[in-house]
Amino acid sequence: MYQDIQEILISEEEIEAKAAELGKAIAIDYKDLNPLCVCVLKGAVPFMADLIRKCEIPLEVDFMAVSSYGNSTKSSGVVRIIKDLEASVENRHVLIIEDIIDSGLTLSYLIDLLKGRKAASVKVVTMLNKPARRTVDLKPDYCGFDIPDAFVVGYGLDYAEKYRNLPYIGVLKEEVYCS
Ligand SMILES: O=P(O)(O)OC[C@H]1O[C@H](OP(=O)(O)OP(=O)(O)O)[C@H](O)[C@@H]1O
Ligand code: HPA
Ligand SMILES: [Mg+2]
Repeated sequence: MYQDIQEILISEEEIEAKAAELGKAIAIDYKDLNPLCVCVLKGAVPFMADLIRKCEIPLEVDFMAVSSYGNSTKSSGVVRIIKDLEASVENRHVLIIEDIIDSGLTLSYLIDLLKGRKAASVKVVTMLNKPARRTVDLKPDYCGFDIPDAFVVGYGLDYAEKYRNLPYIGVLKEEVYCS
């Protein structure tokens, strides 16, 4: 697993500090709003777990599973819902938790869906943002790191379901997916 990583982009320590910083900022903005935090499975699981423990206000958590990458490093362009929310979002302040915004297709689909279900507000927190690959106009409300145009893995991010358990975020060697 480790030998497939070309370079570590963001260390475990940097991730930990950033999750704490974002959690504290969200706690200030969402004080008294009892936000519904929507974790986008599977990639956002480690980030959600770190973030909510640094966000010391009443909040609720729910999960949605969507997929558009499959076993590829490029989006299929089609966002599939694999698991829907259990909670109703009507009149709730929804905070979508993502690991990465790349093309932006997943999030623009989710934001439209949740607004259509009459959420009071819909905002986004992402650990990573890859603006160079954007195909839709979308900016996160809270963002950990802007990253260059490279396929990254670790801290929840996968290639063909592997590498999600790396504690850091690293660039995957091209030879791993170009062979
Ligand atoms: O901005 P986009 O180009 O839409 O890419 C971002 C999305 O892609 C990844 O999910 P993926 O579909 O790979 O599912 P996974 O979280 O289960 O890996 C990632 O976790 C984001 O949800
Ligand atoms: O760079 C990435 N790595 C892993 N999964 C992803 N999904 C969108 N972009 C990426
Ligand atoms: Mg994936």
